Amino acid sequence: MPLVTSKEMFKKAYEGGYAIGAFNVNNMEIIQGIVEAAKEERAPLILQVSAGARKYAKPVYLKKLVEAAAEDSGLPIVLHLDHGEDFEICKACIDDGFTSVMIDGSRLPFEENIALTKRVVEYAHERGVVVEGELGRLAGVEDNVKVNEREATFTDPDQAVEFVERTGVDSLAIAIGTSHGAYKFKGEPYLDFERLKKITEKLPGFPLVLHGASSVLPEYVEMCNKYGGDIPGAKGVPEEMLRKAATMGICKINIDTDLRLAVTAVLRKYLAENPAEFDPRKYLGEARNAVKKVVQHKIRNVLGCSGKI
Ligand SMILES: O=C(CO)COP(=O)(O)O
Ligand SMILES: O=C[C@H](O)COP(=O)(O)O
Ligand SMILES: [Zn+2]
Ligand SMILES: [Zn+2]
Repeated sequence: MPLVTSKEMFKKAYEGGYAIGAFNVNNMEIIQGIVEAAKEERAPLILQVSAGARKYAKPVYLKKLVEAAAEDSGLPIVLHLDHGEDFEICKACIDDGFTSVMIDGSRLPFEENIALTKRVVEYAHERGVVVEGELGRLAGVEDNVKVNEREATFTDPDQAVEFVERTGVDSLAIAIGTSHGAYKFKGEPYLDFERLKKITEKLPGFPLVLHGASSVLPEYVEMCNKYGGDIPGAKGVPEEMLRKAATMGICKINIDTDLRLAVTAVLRKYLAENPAEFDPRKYLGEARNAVKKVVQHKIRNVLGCSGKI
């Protein structure tokens, strides 16, 4: 099956109250693990590539691997650029055959974010590619974060409406308390669902995106630490919060850290328990299985997109 855009996926997800998983990919084993899970679950899928991933693997390798995944699995797969920081990288990916790009102008003043996003939307839409924008800044929320700090970084619902109208974006990443990486909360996890509700009410039917949505699964944190790792105090977004968000207009949930942790944990364990082994297919095969297990769990128990193709 050729690569698809997320347009239909998001429409169905919005109506069905579930979310599509957007998983970051960097190499063959990660791609295969994700795709095997999605195939068994009959789930629509977004594979996303960051600038760092393009640098690590070279753009052409990732592109061909994702194409191979679509061909081999027969699944509807979106190839998406994650956190494109300027027009040039978005253009390069569009010209390369990506079906979706993110232009992340969230660091810029509002008007500049609008101008940059609009420019990418114009270029993308002329070529049948969809665009995700971002408004609001992702940051860790600590227990004692002050309300005015929250106001300064979280997405403002009225601005979100203006942003969507003036840029013509197809989806919007919002900030409601998640953050990237393995240390998301110092105290109790908190997401601003009231804000999400307001945004959804003001933009009915419009697909929203949640970045920084790994749960930092304790099973893998513990495995890492048991076999020589050092990641104390890692904490993610509780899965029930993600399930709730998926029923409130969040159509795309971004997951990278959970896959990184699973890969690292099983590699540490395998190498510790098999000191004589030096065939990369053995330990990378373990890593691939771990990715598959995590993604299957997410699709079935968190995102709700199992059987949705
Ligand atoms: O948002 C992400 C990629 O854009 C990934 O977030 P995590 O670090 O929570 O996996
Ligand atoms: O949001 C960021 C993703 O987790 C990708 O991270 P990266 O830039 O290290 O590839
Ligand atoms: Zn951002
Ligand atoms: Zn992100």
